[in-house]
Amino acid sequence: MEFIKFSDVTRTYVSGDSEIKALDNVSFDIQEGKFTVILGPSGSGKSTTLNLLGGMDKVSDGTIRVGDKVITSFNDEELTLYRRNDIGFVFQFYNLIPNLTAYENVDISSRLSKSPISAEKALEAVGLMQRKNNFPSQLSGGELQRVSIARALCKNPKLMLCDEPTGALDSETGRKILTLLYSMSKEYNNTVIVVTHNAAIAPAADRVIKLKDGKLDEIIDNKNPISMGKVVW
Ligand SMILES: Nc1ncnc2c1ncn2[C@@H]1O[C@H](COP(=O)(O)OP(=O)(O)OP(=O)(O)O)[C@@H](O)[C@H]1O
Repeated sequence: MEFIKFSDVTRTYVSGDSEIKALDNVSFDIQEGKFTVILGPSGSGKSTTLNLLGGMDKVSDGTIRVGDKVITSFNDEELTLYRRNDIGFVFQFYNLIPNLTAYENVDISSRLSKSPISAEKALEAVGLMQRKNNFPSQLSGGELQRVSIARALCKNPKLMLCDEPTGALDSETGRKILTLLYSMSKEYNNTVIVVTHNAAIAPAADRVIKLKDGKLDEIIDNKNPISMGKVVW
């Protein structure tokens, strides 16, 4: 069975007299443990899709099921618990707390969640145990993103949502981060969703969901995705 079912989802924003359909009747599904890319140009509805999946925004119409949870029927309190326990978030600009060490940034997240893995284990998984006592200002962009992936991973989430995770990185570091996220989806059976406008990543994903002007444009399944290390951009 599919892990995510996004059914006939519309999200309309009202600003002044005008209405913007950020998503217009979009449906797709995603299997468990798959690495999926949501691809599209600026304004196509990618972040809106991710925000809805992460319980940070609510649909105007349609339903979203994640695992056995129909999150579109959740109240605010249920959504808070869902965000806290079920989802690992990775953002373009890391959002680490500057006066906490790498270890403390991860540990604080693991303390908030219901069935965490230890901060040590998560930092080990991203290859950063030797930098655990460094503060964010002492780490490179790639290392900061590794810490933020460890912070997401320590929650032991079934779903990892990544918004332009390589957007602030050079291509070599970006490839390493994508390789890490891809291998995590296989090792931990996490479903990983990466939002990007970078089409070069698409051949390395298991599934690509293309959006255009708020509508579903195309779904591509790669039977044999290329290795993330081979992505060129
Ligand atoms: N809170 C909001 N209020 C009003 N309009 C919004 C809001 N959020 C998004 N939109 C509009 O909805 C459309 C889709 O936005 P969205 O951020 O999902 O696109 P995107 O594909 O992620 O773009 P980008 O790659 O530039 O981040 C855009 O026209 C945007 O201006």
